[in-house]
Amino acid sequence: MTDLPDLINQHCSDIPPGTKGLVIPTIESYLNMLPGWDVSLDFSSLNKTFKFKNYHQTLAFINAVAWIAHQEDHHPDIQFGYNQCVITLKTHSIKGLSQNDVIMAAKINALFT
Ligand SMILES: C[C@H](O)[C@H](O)[C@H]1CNC2=NC(N)=NC(=O)C2=N1
Repeated sequence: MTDLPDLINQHCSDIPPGTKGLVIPTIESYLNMLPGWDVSLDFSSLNKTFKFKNYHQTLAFINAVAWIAHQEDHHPDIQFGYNQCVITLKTHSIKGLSQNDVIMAAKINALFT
């Protein structure tokens, strides 16, 4: 566990298959620091819906997320429409949640501060 400023400054790292994912109490503690993010019922992904005024703002946000994903080499699923976007974070190599997912959620939330 770490606090929010530390989380924002951490970087994603390689998570080899077989690595233990985050345990449920750790996920829940992190969610308290990450407004708007929910965990899926099977605790395998983090999800947040973002609302915007128009398509331009939605795409600007998606580009910012894509930039972070490229820098961190950790890539969320992104679904979007005219004025909203759903981000889904999961670590493919372990089919579940790792520290990388909470780091990404913190960095994405920090786009709005
Ligand atoms: C080789 C490369 O670092 C890996 O394939 C990365 C790329 N981006 C990734 N993104 C996500 N969401 N999960 C991963 O396990 C993952 N692995």
